Amino acid sequence: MRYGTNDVLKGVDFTARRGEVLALLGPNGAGKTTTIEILEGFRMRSAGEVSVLGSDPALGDEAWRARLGVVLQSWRDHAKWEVRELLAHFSSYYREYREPWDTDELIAAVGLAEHSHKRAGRLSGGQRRRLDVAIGIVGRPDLLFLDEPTAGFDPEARREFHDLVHRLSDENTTVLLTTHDLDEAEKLADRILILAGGSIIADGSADDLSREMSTEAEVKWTRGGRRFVHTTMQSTRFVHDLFLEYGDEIADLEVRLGSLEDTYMALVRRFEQRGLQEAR
Ligand SMILES: Nc1ncnc2c1ncn2[C@@H]1O[C@H](COP(=O)(O)OP(=O)(O)OP(=O)(O)O)[C@@H](O)[C@H]1O
Repeated sequence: MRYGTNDVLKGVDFTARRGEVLALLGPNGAGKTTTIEILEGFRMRSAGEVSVLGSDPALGDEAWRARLGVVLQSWRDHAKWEVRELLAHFSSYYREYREPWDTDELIAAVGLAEHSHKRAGRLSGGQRRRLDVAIGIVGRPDLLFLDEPTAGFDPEARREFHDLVHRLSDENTTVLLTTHDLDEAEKLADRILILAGGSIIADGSADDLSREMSTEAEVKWTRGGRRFVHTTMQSTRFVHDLFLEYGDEIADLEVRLGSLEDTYMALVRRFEQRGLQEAR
């Protein structure tokens, strides 16, 4: 994808499977929003091939669009509408194409039951975000795009939102989300895509990527009432040797692979170092 003379996307190649939750991660300016806007049909690409739900997004018609759900970074419009009225109105758009959510069920699912008669402009930031999510899923989309979905959510709202995404994915909705919250990506995503310098530099589950980057694992255990912690690149061998030596004396064993944040930082740093070497 080129803006003027600037190639911002040049190696973006991936396929999402039905019902999969994908997290698109990457530094500021990496091209995440541009990628998502091309997939949504909001931005025309300058080159390359794209197919979303069997159609080229540049040619998608109303019936195709009704199968997508979109939650943009921040919406502030419709301030004068009441929550329930607004969602009932949006749901009426979809009826021609598919069976939308029941409005009250949707309001309950996003945790807005107590605010259903409030005007959108009177909601707090987090409540407004819940409404954005409700608007995005009202038509029971086959494919849902979520751009920084939980920005402004309190921990409880975040947890409820995560449950909702799992529920949607169980019902076979495919979800593509962007987030800078790596803990959220690790909890939600079946697959992580990392975009840097306009290309996908990593594609796999959080565990796959962690193994690929061989980040250190942390092994914790107790023996004779004492707590031990050891970091190692070879956790399986370490645990094997530990049991050979101490057997049943080992209790409370925990092995924690490197977090997605560790892996992400290692991958992005490796990518930046290669860029520097090539520039020399
Ligand atoms: N309309 C535009 N015209 C020209 N350049 C643009 C335009 N929109 C984005 N860009 C450039 O394209 C690159 C990718 O931007 P994009 O918004 O897709 O990144 P992003 O990964 O979503 O970033 P962030 O994490 O900061 O939201 C950036 O270098 C940006 O400056």
